[in-house]
Amino acid sequence: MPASRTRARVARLPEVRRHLAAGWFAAAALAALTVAQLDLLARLIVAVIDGRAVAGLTAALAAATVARAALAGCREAVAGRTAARATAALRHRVLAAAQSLGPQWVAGRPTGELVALTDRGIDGLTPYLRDYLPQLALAAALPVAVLIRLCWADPASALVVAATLPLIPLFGALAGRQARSATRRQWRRLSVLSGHFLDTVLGLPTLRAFGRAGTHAVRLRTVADAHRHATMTALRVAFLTSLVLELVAALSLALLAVPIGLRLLAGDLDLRTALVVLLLAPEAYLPLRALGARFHAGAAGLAAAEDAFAVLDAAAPTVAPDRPDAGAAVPRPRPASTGPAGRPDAADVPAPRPAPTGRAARRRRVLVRCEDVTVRYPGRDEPALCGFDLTVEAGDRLVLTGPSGSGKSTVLALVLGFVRPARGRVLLDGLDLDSAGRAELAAWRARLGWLPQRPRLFAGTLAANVALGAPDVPEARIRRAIRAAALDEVVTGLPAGLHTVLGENGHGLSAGQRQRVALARALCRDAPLLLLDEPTARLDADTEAAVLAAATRLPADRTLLAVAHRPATIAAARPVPMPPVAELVEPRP
Ligand SMILES: Nc1ncnc2c1ncn2[C@@H]1O[C@H](COP(=O)(O)OP(=O)(O)OP(=O)(O)O)[C@@H](O)[C@H]1O
Repeated sequence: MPASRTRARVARLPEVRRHLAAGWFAAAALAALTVAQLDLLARLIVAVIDGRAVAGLTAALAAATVARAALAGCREAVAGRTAARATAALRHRVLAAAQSLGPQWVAGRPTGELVALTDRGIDGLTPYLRDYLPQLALAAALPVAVLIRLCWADPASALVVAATLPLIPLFGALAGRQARSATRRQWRRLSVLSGHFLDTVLGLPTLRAFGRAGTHAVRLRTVADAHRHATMTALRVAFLTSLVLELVAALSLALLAVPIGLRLLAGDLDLRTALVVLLLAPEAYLPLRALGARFHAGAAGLAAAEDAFAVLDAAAPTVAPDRPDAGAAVPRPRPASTGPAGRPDAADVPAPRPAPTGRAARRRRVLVRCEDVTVRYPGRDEPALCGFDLTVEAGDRLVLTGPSGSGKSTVLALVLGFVRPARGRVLLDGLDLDSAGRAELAAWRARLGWLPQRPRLFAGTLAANVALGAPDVPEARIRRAIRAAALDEVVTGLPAGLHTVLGENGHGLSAGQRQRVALARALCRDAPLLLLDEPTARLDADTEAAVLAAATRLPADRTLLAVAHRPATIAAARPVPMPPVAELVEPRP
């Protein structure tokens, strides 16, 4: 994305746009006050030298100084608040976009990159919004105000300023190109370093067990060195740019001051005009020089903003399905006859259809239908699923079986709306996944309970982990889910029972216990459709039997779609064999 487009998109952020006009107005007022203040100062000096009364001029100068300082202070405070709001909102939007793109997309990105982006990356936008943008307005307004005043006081000096002033943005733009690529490189290196660091910390037990911690530390040092090198290059470019801009400004001022002195000595210029020119001219160069310095402070934030917008763009197709999906799987073009063209608003989200009654109830409701579905993951030649058909009716107890890699988890990802079919059709209680908008998918997911293959627990109490962010879930329901997940004995043995605080990712529990906490979480949702990916994979035979017994006691209106390899689990439901991996080759047209 070109830098100008990134800047335009940052300026269009609602939190920034709202204050942009006020910022320009404040800059214009500040420019007028600066000119008035220095003009008054020149007049005051001349009046003191001439021995005239200065009370009125002193009061006016004091008033202009106070007004300028107050306005500058307010402008800074507003810019700071705008920057804080805009970065918080952008971070929120990026996280929401990542959430809507789903775990497949997040898992497909380098570890730590999203963390670096939403943490330090977006924070880097603060100097751009708080310092650079207000300075840009001042750099446009103040030189114009100074030039107007100089034209009136001494046209010859105004001409020198007008001729030398453009040199600063010109040199700034030339150096800016270098600076941009240097800061972009620095940001890339930081992302890679964050990813490597997180990966190393998470994998430390494995690395130590294999005696490879030292090798990994060397790799980490190499990546850190690359980041240090990129940072030093960016700083060098910033320093040189400032030096060049300072030199240009100093030479321009010398070009202006020397003739002023000579004309003053020759008696061609009065003292007041000379003072006005000498006091005002530096003010024309100053904001442009400061702009150059602040450009560097904000450039890193702009590089991160580019990545943030890329995430938002990738999420856009899940909202507007008529655009190609940059996320998990490639959607097929929607035929003209299917689905609404537009994205439904939250208000348009269809309420869950009422359960059919009487004869209709006997024809069981189809919750999920996959028709000739093919799924492809980006960067993979072979499809993960090919020509797959499945019908799940309300009350069904199905278990997907098949060899590793045959696409069982992909079927669950389809039902969750995390991936979209490249070919074929997926109907989720009548909702065509291909044309489903974000709000419709959220409404559908609210009816699902999901146990992923590698569940994630959070730091907090066991009860909070089971209820997962819903503080109003009654404790009785949590206890019921814990019993159904065969976890009640474990809970009794914990120091504070249900309210025992767990560490990050369930630290303090065994792998099988974590699995059961996640199963209890899925069961606690009271969702009509349960998706369980290998619910008994890490359990001993007795615990597996207890979990399966609980599954068979599920109310008849709850539907179960599970994935399993273990014979006992497969035997507890109706098996749906997946096509063998060797058959996952699309027929040639
Ligand atoms: N995010 C992804 N990106 C690329 N390829 C993927 C991704 N997820 C799965 N695959 C590939 O898709 C195919 C099906 O994977 P899937 O996880 O659905 O299989 P599975 O039957 O659930 O396997 P297992 O029983 O081992 O869990 C595999 O070849 C896998 O390598």
